[in-house]
Amino acid sequence: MTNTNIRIKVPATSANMGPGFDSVGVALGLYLTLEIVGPSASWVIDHELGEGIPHDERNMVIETILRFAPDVAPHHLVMTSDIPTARGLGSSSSAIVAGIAIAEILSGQKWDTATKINMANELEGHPDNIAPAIAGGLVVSVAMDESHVLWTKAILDDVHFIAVVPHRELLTKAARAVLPKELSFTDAVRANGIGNVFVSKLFEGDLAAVGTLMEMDQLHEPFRASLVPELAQVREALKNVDGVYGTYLSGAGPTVMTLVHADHVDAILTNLQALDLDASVIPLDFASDGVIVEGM
Ligand SMILES: Nc1ncnc2c1ncn2[C@@H]1O[C@H](COP(=O)(O)OP(=O)(O)OP(=O)(O)O)[C@@H](O)[C@H]1O
Ligand SMILES: N[C@@H](CCO)C(=O)O
Repeated sequence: MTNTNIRIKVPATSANMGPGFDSVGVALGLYLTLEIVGPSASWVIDHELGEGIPHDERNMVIETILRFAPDVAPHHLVMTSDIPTARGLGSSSSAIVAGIAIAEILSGQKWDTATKINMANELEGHPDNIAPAIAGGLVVSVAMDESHVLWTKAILDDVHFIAVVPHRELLTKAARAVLPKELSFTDAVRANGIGNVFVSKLFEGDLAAVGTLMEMDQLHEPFRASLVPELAQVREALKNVDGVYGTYLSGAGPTVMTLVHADHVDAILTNLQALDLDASVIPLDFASDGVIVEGM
């Protein structure tokens, strides 16, 4: 069997960051890796990610390849991932972004970052995971229409993230089903103000203010709180702990994410482990780079 030695690495992403619902996301140092082994009689993807994830053309990675490069010949792929699925760490976006990267390689086309974000948004529907998975860093974005995303990237210095990842899945579809269809005008104005100042403070680097506003979301956390009791438990445990900026529901949950100062990671980890939740506690680096292709 041939092996092209081409590897695609896509970072995990944490979306929303509190009040940035469907708009703010950050790339983190945890990766989905795809290896292109070589041509094959039919599309096949080896992985040990669980029975629910197909090994053939029904796999999201291959579906994405065929959506954007329908004429490429079938290939054999190998997939490994440190990103847990359906936990609010952007696993589905990582699969889509890997598929676009492979489509680009196998079809010989060249797409710039903005084009790839537009393409991925067509499949994902909201850009807050796919934009940082492609561009890296922290990305603020909005879909102008299905295939046109406006976005801005920023780098955060001296920060770390700590994820409390419950040992259960929560599909985005289920977590979106509990959101209201409408919001009062007064509530929308308030949410808009909080979101605007949150983003401006992110870009200013005022992380104390970012942390405060991070815990004032009005758009999704109040409605999802009952699905993820760990959010309130982590907030309570980390109240007044040195080096903690703020805690939010990562993506659609159930992961609860805390933004911390890089110098205080160990002490905060100890606090979270003492909670003894049915969850993994994982420190994560801010990833300045998005999807990477190695071996070309
Ligand atoms: N590596 C993968 N290959 C193929 N399909 C995947 C892969 N990773 C995730 N998926 C699909 O995506 C689904 C999870 O997507 P979902 O949007 O519910 O959660 P998430 O992307 O992990 O979290 P969030 O969007 O809240 O950050 C899985 O159930 C599976 O169908
Ligand atoms: N912004 C999305 C992220 C998950 O795909 C949500 O919270 O539903």
